[in-house]
Formats: sequence, structure tokens, C-alpha cells
Amino acid sequence: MPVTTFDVKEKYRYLNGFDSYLESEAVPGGLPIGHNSPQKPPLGLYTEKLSGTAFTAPRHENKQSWLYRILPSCTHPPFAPAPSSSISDEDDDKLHYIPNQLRWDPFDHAPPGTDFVAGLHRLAAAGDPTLKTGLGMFVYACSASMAAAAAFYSADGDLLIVPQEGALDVRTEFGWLLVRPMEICVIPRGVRFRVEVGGNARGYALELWQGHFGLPELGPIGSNGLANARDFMAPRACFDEDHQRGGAGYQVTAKFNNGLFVTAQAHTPFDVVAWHGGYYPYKYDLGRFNTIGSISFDHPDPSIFTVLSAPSDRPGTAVADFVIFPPRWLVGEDTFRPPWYHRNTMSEFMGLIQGGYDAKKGGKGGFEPGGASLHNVMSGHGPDAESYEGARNAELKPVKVGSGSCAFMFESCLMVGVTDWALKRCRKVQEDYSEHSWGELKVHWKGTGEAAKGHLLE
Ligand SMILES: O=C(O)Cc1cc(O)ccc1O
Ligand SMILES: [Fe+2]
Repeated sequence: MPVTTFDVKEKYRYLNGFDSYLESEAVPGGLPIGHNSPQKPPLGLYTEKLSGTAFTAPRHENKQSWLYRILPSCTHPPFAPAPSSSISDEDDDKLHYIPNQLRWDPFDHAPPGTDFVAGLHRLAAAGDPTLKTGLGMFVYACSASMAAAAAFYSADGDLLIVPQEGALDVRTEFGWLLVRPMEICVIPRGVRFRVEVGGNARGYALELWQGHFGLPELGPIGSNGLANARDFMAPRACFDEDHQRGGAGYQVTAKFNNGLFVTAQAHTPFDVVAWHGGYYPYKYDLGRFNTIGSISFDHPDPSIFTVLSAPSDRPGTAVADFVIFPPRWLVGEDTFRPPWYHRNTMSEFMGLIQGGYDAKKGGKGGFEPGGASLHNVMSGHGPDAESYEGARNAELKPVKVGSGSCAFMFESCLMVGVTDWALKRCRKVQEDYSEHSWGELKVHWKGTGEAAKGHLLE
């Protein structure tokens, strides 16, 4: 078993800042002063650079970190294809491109003994990790911690994890992150991590195959609002000490072009004693989101609720936006307050962390916590009939919506294909979603008779 050389009280004290240049040392003097790669790094450590952008990326985009560790990451035998697993199997699934609206009942909890990696399922994807374009969308369900000597990393992209049930205690090369439901984390491409759970855990994940998440522009909102940079939390350096040569006790699994590969090495991958840089894992408490909305009339675009945005090459057009619908006050006058009916050139994948969503009935067969929906490019959608009638007739006094609730959306400019697992094998697709939601929409049209003319003049 690895020995952790760290004061437990320090484990969950974080460094603050989004896209900041941070540094942390678990042992004083672990970081070299004034240069990055001295001839003999401090404390007998090795220097290793981890880059998240091309060396020559412009300064404002450049992301990299320097790690000072007991042994460098290259010290492992060759990787071999991992035994079959849910995500590698699902990669063989042909992706289905279908214009229908889709909704899923809550996904099953995992059978006993399922860890985070075994419990990841690919629902949908667009693009190609080999070309560093697009994204993958996943759900996970796990019931057991990854083995104490296991680690995982994705060479395919940055992983945004949205827990819905059960806290994830995430051991990363940079230190620990405790991520509870209503918090999210991002583990950048290449960073090794292990997930510990205390029981059943379930949630959603987005793997970003191109670029990185940033904070959305604030435009006329000004210099503060939405997710504030200081509320993002990065781990402090914390290392395990086990570097016995000879054995092969530590299993490292790599996700590489959607396949899984595994190697077994003699030393812990979590041996980083100190680090500095701008490429690090982080977490964010969604409860800190400063929600902004209309205080006059009309329902604003949901982009006003963007927490993180991963841009495409086209300004204002995201490969992936992470958007939340937290509790908020609605005060719009002469306004249909829930989302309007719409067709979007972007694809919209939604999940529900807790509570309900103001445009959709909850309960069995509705939009439930742990379930999901997908409205792909130009698939028409909007409030279900009951929510429509309710909002059409509601007294327009100020109301707090969504107390105790939080839905979210992964919105992408790309058309996403859906896996066989998502369409069939998970057995959660609600066959009657469209009929159930919009089949009962009433015709309110008054016709062109006198009554209607009167109405137009009202
Ligand atoms: O479809 C949805 O429920 C998500 C959504 C919410 C909203 O407030 C406006 C547009 C939109 O797509
Ligand atoms: Fe929508």
C-alpha cells in the first residue's frame, strides 16, 4: 500500500483561481526557485513537463505545468489493450444520427464491484479524438472505489465530470479533489487520477477532444458574474511514496482514441511532490454560480447560464458549453416564462442533478434526476403540454423557480451521434417521450372570425 506523506487536514484545502498560474509543494523546498529544470532538481526529484497546448500556442492560450516527482511517468512497461470494458465496447458501436427527440429514464446504478472506469458508458459523440475535434458524452455509475493501486488517464481530452449521486474523492497527480453532487470537476487530458466512492455514485461526463474549457465572455454584464474565477478550486500537491523497483503493482489505464490500454508499473503514479503551472485539475461548486436573468420581460437565451465554454474556431460558437439551470427568481412581465418552443442549430444534451425542471414534468416517465434528454440539431422541443398550460395561465407575480433543483445542458455546435448502448442496451429510452410531452398541446388559434379580430385589438 502506498504511504501518503501529507497532513490529512490539508487534503481538502484548495488553491483558488481559474486559468491562474498556481504552485504547490507538499514538502517545503520541492519547487526549484527561479528556473524550471535545474541540473539536480530539489530533494532528488525528477522534473517532468506536462503540456496541455502546443509549446508554441499563444501566451493567452498556453497551458502547461511542471511536475517535480519521485520517478517520471515514462517508467512503465509497454501498454497493452485492456480487457473488454463498457467504454471500449461502446466505441465499436456505430453512431446513430437521428432527428428524433430522445429522453432517458434515470440510468441504473452499478452492480457491486463496479469502479468509475468500468462504470463509464458512452452515450453520444461527435468528431474524432485522433483529429482533436469534437466531444464525447457519457454517463457513469459506480459502486466501488478504483483499486488503491489503479490510475486512469485520457489522452483523448479533458474530462468534465458532473456527479448526480454520491461524492467522488478524486486522487489526481496534482493532489485531491472531493467532488460532491452540485459540484463539478475537470480533469485535463493526460492527468492521471483515481476515483474513490463511499457507495453508489452516478453522474454525467463530457470529454472535450479539442481545446479547453474557459469562462464565458461577460460582455455588457461587466467584470463579474456567472461563475467567478476565484471560486474554482485546484488541489494542493500531495504525494504517495512507493517506488519499489521490481514489482508491477500499479495499474495505469489509458484511454487512447476511445480504446483502453493498460500497463502495470512498479511505482505509484501519484508521486508528485510539487508542481507549478496553469494546467491543472479543478472543481467548482455550482451553488456559487451568480445567476443572471431578465428583470423586465422575455425569456433570455440559456447562454446566460453558461458556467464553462469550450470554443470552436468560430467566435461565439462552442464545441461544448456547460450550462446550468439553478434556483432563480422569475419576474418577467407579460412573459411566457419557461423556455420558448425552439429548434436549435446546436445540439442540446440535458441532465438533471436534483429536483425538477420548470419546462418538464418530473416523476415516473418524466424528466427525472439521473435521467437525460437529447435534442439534436434542429429537433423541435420546448415545454410539455402541462407546463405550457400552467405557464400560459400563471399569475405573473415574482416566483422562485427550481428551489432544490439543478438541471444542466451540454450544448454543442456539432451534430452528435448516439451509441447502440444509449439507444438500446441501456433500456432507458422513453419510447413515448414526444407523444407524452407534446401530443396533448392544444390549438389555441382563434381563427379569422370576428372573435379573433376582437382579440387582435384587445
Ligand atoms: O431546451 C431546453 O430546455 C434548454 C433551454 C432552456 C432555455 O431556458 C432556453 C433554451 C433552451 O434550449
Ligand atoms: Fe432547448
